[in-house]
Amino acid sequence: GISLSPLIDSQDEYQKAVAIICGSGLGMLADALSNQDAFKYSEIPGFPHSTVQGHAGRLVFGELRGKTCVCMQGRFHMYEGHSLCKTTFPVRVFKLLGVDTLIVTNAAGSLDDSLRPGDIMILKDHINFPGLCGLNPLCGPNLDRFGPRFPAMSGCYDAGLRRIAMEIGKQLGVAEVMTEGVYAMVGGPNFESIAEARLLHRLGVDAVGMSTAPEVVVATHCGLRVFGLSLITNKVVKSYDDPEAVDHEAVLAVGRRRAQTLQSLVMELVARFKCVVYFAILVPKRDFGSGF
Ligand SMILES: O=P(O)(O)O[C@@H]1C[C@H](O)[C@@H](CO)O1
Ligand SMILES: Nc1nc2[nH]cnc2c(=O)[nH]1
Repeated sequence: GISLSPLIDSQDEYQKAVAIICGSGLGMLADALSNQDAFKYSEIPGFPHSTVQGHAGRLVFGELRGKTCVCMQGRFHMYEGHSLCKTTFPVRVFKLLGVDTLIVTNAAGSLDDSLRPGDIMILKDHINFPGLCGLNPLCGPNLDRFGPRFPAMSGCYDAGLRRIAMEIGKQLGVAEVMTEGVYAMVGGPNFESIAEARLLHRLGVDAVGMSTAPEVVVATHCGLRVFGLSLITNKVVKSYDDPEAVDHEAVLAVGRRRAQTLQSLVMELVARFKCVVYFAILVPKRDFGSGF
């Protein structure tokens, strides 16, 4: 098999690749990749395991519109019991593989009444609630090889990619279900109480979920360009008179309903990336060398 170490030692000689992290029920984004080669997380030394329904637990390599792409079919969440270092470990692996752009996706509940299930929210910014309280994957000794001790987070969601995504939305005829907004990460795994929902709403949160922000923090720290989107899967209940209650199956069902649109959006976005192509990334064949 091919060892990954040549990629790590001389990544500048290789094509810059794109990484995609699929949110709950959004693993079908990997289906868009051609020339696929997939690895179960359980086969990859050092990788955590996926335990959540709707997260297949596979790392899929392939091509998307001629660009080299690696896709996480399933992410890791803090509430699964993983440390934040573990949940964000793949982001640093991507950096070492020569990835320069990270696309993060998630399923989220809306706090703003104008955002309905099935809508797509482009992340303009986030509130990292665990991070504000010191639960941050960058805590501990700084690894200078990846980035600075005190990274800026203003502008962590690339403005150019956000603009292009909205343009693509218009071309695909889905602009009316697309908007920009602020995502908040809470720890989970329970969904919000009504008082919590009201608090988040008053704080200016548009959509809430249980992931993404730590990945974006680590990606920004190591200089990756980031694009994020939330698929709005449910309304967060904000009234004591509302009998509705969200459940994970309903979250996954909205993902299935929007699969085609999300695939088209991500494919068109990647098609517009400016990548200098030297060589295709070497897809490792079940031998991860000693670097991992
Ligand atoms: O991985 P994401 O953030 O898309 O998953 C969301 C948050 C919970 O893991 C799950 C709740 O249904 O969906
Ligand atoms: N915290 C949270 N995460 C979600 N993921 C999908 N929907 C929701 C929600 O309503 N709240």
